Amino acid sequence: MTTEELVNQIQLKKSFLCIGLDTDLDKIPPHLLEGEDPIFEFNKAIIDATQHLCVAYKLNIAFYEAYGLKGWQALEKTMQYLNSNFPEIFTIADAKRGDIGNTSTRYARAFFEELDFDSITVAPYMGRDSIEPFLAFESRHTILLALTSNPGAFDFQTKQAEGRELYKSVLEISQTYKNAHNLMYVVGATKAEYLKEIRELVPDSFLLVPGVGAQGGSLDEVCRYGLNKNIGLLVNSSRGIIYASNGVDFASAAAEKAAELQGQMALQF
Ligand SMILES: O=C(O)c1cc(=O)[nH]c(=O)n1[C@@H]1O[C@H](COP(=O)(O)O)[C@@H](O)[C@H]1O
Repeated sequence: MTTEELVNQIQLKKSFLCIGLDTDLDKIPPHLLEGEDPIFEFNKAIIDATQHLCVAYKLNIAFYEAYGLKGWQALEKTMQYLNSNFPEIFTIADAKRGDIGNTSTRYARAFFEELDFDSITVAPYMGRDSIEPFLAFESRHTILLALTSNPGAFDFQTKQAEGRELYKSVLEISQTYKNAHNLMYVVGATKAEYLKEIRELVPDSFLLVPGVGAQGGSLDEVCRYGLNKNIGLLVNSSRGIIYASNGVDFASAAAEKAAELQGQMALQF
């Protein structure tokens, strides 16, 4: 999907909500466990109930890999369901990959070609040659971890290196990479106060902002500093939406939570 198509969807739906499908068999409604493929059935029900309220789904790959072959099959099935029924929705493989060049190319092929995701999260630590193989795929997006939502973000990301914080080097240096127009960045909602400075460095880039809901980030604060002229944000909530109930009403309860966030987002248009 092109950035322009994503921007159009955001305007059309008055939403920049991303729903995280972090599907955990210990948390989904017990009645689903009796079926053939509980992970896919859960995802399908959540997607059907919420797709009109969001512009993106983020599938955290760890939650699928944890179940081995069955998990991977449920991941594939979810992607096929999304791409055949809702091709206008942006998909994110939250895989946090990155390796030397030829290995990154294989990761890129796995997630962009084989699974047909629109984007992937990538760790920037290994530098240019680990990122450019992902950027070579046009109309696909590489979402670099810049300033993450977790407490450990302060171990390295905010430390001074060559006179500036490391996350600022990530933002500035990555903009010099080949095909940098295919870059987006992760900034945690719990770090909303940093967004003003981040916007000065990357005014036009899309930011994926996880951490609203279960991690306590505030949508209002994210909007105050993070919005740009195209909106420029994908705000993710996973547990706060998909586990709103673990009864038979789980999908409608998730839709209610998603509608709350979308309602707040609509005020920004
Ligand atoms: O890359 C991510 O998506 C990510 C980056 C980050 O800084 N913090 C963060 O929480 N995430 C992911 O975003 C999701 C947050 O989930 P909830 O806290 O349940 O809304 C999880 O899939 C995390 O792995």
